[in-house]
Amino acid sequence: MPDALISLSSVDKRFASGTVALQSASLEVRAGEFVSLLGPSGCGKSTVLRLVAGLDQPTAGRVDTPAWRDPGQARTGFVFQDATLLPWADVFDNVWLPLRLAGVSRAEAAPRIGALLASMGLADFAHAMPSELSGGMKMRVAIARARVTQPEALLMDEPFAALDEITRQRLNAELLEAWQAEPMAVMFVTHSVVEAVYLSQRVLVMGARPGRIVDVVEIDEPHPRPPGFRTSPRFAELCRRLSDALEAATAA
Ligand SMILES: Nc1ncnc2c1ncn2[C@@H]1O[C@H](COP(=O)(O)OP(=O)(O)OP(=O)(O)O)[C@@H](O)[C@H]1O
Repeated sequence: MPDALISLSSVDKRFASGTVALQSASLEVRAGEFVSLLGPSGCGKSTVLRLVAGLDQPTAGRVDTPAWRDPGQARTGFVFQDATLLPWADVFDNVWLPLRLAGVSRAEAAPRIGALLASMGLADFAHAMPSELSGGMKMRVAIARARVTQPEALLMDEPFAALDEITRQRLNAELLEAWQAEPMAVMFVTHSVVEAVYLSQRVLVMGARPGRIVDVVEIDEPHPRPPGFRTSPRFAELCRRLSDALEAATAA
């Protein structure tokens, strides 16, 4: 892939405990592409994201990502399953944090934060404290914080797994709107076949022991995806195809 933004080539990751989390894992993600990582528990999905984010080193192989190429720049945003907001800071200050760490003053950051909060339905909550927010609202704030630096790559590790189904579907749709408004590559870890099909352009299916990419399923439906997409026969067919790939990966 000549225009890959993110690439892992024959990457091994062995922890000090002796656990081999990844063996010969290779993948590429283009600029602006939406890719999900799907696989059984413990197959190394979070390890892949940590390597891409530059939070961990491979034992062997090559990792080439914005975080490795340009460690000083906030070119990568990260969202975890837990929103991990600062409990003593309001929504505005939580979203400001990455810019503040980059030396951007509150006044300089205000237009960007205001626009981001407005686009994510958070305009009236700028001065709310995290304890006053629902789980879905906290996750919106976490996503706004990850987007505030206009990252080239947004890494998301099961961000919606703890939310109720309706909130999860709403946040799926909002995430696609955000991705279309400000193009960035998204790597999205999920256990949900339905979520992976709804969101992605490609799904990388991982197998465990040792962790590696064993299949790639193209979700060749254009974005924006219409409201009826989730209930369409095409959606059901893609879910079936991805479920089969996941089953084969789990059995491998
Ligand atoms: N810091 C660490 N030290 C030792 N072993 C680790 C460490 N981090 C992860 N592992 C092990 O590496 C393997 C892959 O873990 P990882 O969290 O990447 O998998 P995962 O696919 O994200 O799992 P899940 O879907 O359950 O979140 C697992 O066996 C895990 O126990």
